[in-house]
Amino acid sequence: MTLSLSQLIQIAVGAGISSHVVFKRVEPRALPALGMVSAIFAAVFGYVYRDSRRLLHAAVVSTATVNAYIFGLFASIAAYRLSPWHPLSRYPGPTLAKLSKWYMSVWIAKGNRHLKLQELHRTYGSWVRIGPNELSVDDPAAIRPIYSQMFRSLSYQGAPQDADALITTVDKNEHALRLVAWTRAFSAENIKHFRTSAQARTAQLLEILAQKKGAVSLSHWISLWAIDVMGDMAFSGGFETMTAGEDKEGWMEVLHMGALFVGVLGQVPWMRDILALAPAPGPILSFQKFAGEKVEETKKKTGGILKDILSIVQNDTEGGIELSRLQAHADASFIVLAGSDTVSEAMTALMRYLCADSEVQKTLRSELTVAFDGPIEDMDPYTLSKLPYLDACVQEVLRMVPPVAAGPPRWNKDIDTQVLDQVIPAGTTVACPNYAMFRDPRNFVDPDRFRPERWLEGGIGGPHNTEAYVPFCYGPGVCIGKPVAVYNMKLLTASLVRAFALSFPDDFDVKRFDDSYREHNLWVHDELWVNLKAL
Ligand code: HEM
Repeated sequence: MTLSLSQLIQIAVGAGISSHVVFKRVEPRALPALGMVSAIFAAVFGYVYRDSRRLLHAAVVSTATVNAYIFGLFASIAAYRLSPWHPLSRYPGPTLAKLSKWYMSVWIAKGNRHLKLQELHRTYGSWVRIGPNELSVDDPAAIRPIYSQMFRSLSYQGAPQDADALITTVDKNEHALRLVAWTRAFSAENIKHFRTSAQARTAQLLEILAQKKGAVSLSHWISLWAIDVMGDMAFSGGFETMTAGEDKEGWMEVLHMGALFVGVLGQVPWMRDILALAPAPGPILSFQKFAGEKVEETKKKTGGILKDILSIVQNDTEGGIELSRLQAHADASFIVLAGSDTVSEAMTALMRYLCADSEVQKTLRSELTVAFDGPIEDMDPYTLSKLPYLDACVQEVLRMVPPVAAGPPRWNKDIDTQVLDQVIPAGTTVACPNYAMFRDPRNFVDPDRFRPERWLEGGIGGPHNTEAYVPFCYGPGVCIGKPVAVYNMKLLTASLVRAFALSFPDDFDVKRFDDSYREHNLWVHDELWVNLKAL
């Protein structure tokens, strides 16, 4: 008996619906899906051709059957995702977000995810379904239970890469083993050693800026400073971008492309398989290769083991694991990512607020003048760490412009997770959106204004919920570079404010600058132009 076209199509739709069982709780991976479709095509083609001996006819019938299969599969997936049987059905959210992760990818690509999340929480409440299997939670009380119990989601592996870096390791046990060496790298003694490179680089930046006439792009120079500082800490002197006056090797550009890639593709992991087949599989891989070359080049120059983060992580295997060469290269690229753009973005934003508010700048300068009377390069770290107004400025800028704005996504793989009065079903990705929580008037009074005083004793009156404030994350995966980041920010801020009066040039449009901010996992914006008057 030969099946008719309509019978074949009915069977294909049925098969599509049945194979949805496989794709029920996971985004389909591209290669297995492609393999299945090709197999169906080949089987139908063979079957039809055997009877008809007509190539074109066999091709048309097989194509129609494959389309019917895909239609059945997608219709079934869509119906399930919107149905009351889906484990996340009780959570509200936009219909398109429930249907596909592409919904969020579009906002990430546009650079407005932080604002979209803010809007979604205002509309739907604290628990919002932002993907088929994904929740955003802006309840401060949920942060600790979520981040202590769940670990990184598969989105960290969104782009093709040679090996996992610490931050893209989604296996909690492997991460814990790798962290042993990283924790040693950030011991109090090593942090003291890292400070010397930040101090030397800050002195270099001040010297360069003192020679500039007219307005300078402070964002540009801060970004170069941050790369050079991280180069010293990570590879014992991998970069000289300040001397060159530019990031000649294009680290920042590759880094930003990489972050955008992971941001968008991490939402739809099956795209990664397709990209991996491309001749140029994307910026993360280039970035890792780039970092690898830098590591080998620096090793040759310096003769190997030095007291830098990478050497310690690579060579200290006591209690941890020995890294492969590719893993070390991945970690190298990650150190630059973790440590340079975050600090430079926070610093640029802080300078923007200091330029805009001469009173804040004056108060900060007075505090520094009382604390230090010696040369700028001699500010001792202990005194620097104890200055309340400087600390308040740093905390406030990390609230206003958190470098990790969306909140790091976490996943509970195959176990349900109790969070407050909710049980998050296994296989769910959850994130607490930093930007939305830090700018929520229920957490911080007058949330859209830069008011460092809110962090001082007595505050400014009104909500000040520090439980909602986690710019460095929480739990396994928390930022271990926090002491370095905070010290570097305080050192540069104090140095710039003691050396210069900062103001906007007359033709600088602050609103335009603010409006230019886009968030693609990292912040992107126009340059910050500033007049520096030597004091
Ligand atoms: C203001 C600056 C910084 C902010 C706001 C920040 C924030 C964060 C956040 C939110 C995470 C968690 C990321 C995730 O799970 O997706 C993280 C991880 C990490 N950060 Fe930072 N960071 C900053 C600077 C630095 C610096 C300067 C370093 C290195 C010197 C550093 C090293 C790390 C490392 C190694 C991790 C991964 C920890 C792990 O996987 O266990 N960070 N950071």
